[in-house]
Amino acid sequence: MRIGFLGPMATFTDMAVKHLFPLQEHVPFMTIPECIEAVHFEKVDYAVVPLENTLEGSVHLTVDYLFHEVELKIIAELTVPIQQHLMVHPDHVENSMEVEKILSHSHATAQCHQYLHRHYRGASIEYTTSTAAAAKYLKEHPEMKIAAIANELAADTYGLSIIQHGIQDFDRNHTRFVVLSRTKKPLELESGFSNEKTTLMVTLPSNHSGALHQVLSALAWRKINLSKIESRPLKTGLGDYFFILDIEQAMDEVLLPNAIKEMEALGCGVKLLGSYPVYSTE
Ligand SMILES: O=C(O)C(=O)C[C@]1(C(=O)O)C=C[C@@H](O)C=C1
Repeated sequence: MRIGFLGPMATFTDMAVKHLFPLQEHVPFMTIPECIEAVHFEKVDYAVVPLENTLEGSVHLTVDYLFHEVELKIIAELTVPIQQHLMVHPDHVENSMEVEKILSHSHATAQCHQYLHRHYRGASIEYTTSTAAAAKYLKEHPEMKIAAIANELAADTYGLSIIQHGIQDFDRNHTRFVVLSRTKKPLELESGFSNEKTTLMVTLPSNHSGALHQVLSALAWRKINLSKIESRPLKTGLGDYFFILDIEQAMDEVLLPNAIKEMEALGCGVKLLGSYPVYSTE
């Protein structure tokens, strides 16, 4: 079995893949859309991509691609604790305060905003496709006065020196990764899961006042719990949105199907993104 992931080697996504699929073949892709399309076009069986971070919220590229571009299912979630470190090429450890540029993924950079503001105000920030891509760039450019924000595995893999550990603004930092598949069969690991979730993407009928309230009511009176609701642009015009609903239970025989039928009867479009187990590395 082939598993695509946001590469190169030693991204946080790589760590997630190693945890979920220790024995399978791992295939790195440089961007999230490339990972997602690899499953869609059957180049890989599954893909693992980041979906949400405690400090930065949703990974919009993942959410939007799943809504607008492909018909894939989430078959598992893995929550991973995230520790960001500042690292330089070993030749630059002595003069690390002279760093002119800091490279990393936009989500990782945002997670360390306060640290960068306090200690590296003069340095410019450059975004890379992943944290490990930044680390790899440092290894390939020893002559440049640059630093990267990435994890410990990336420092080891690319021979870099960590000059400051744990620079994220808040300690309780986690990212949710999801496994995407063309079929809806949940991924069952021997380790067992902590709980289950169902994710829906809902569009509201136009000119229907109180439609969102009624969607929430369809869940509320059935005592179905939400762990998240978020809107994203439909990209059809200002004020047009779809909603992502994370529900704290697996698809059942009666309650959830009936809640979905009720939403559809209101004129809503409902896309079931998946009903899946939630795993954790902790
Ligand atoms: O760049 C990486 O290492 C990734 O796996 C991507 C990603 C993300 O998109 O949020 C994953 C976890 C961290 O929150 C930072 C970056």
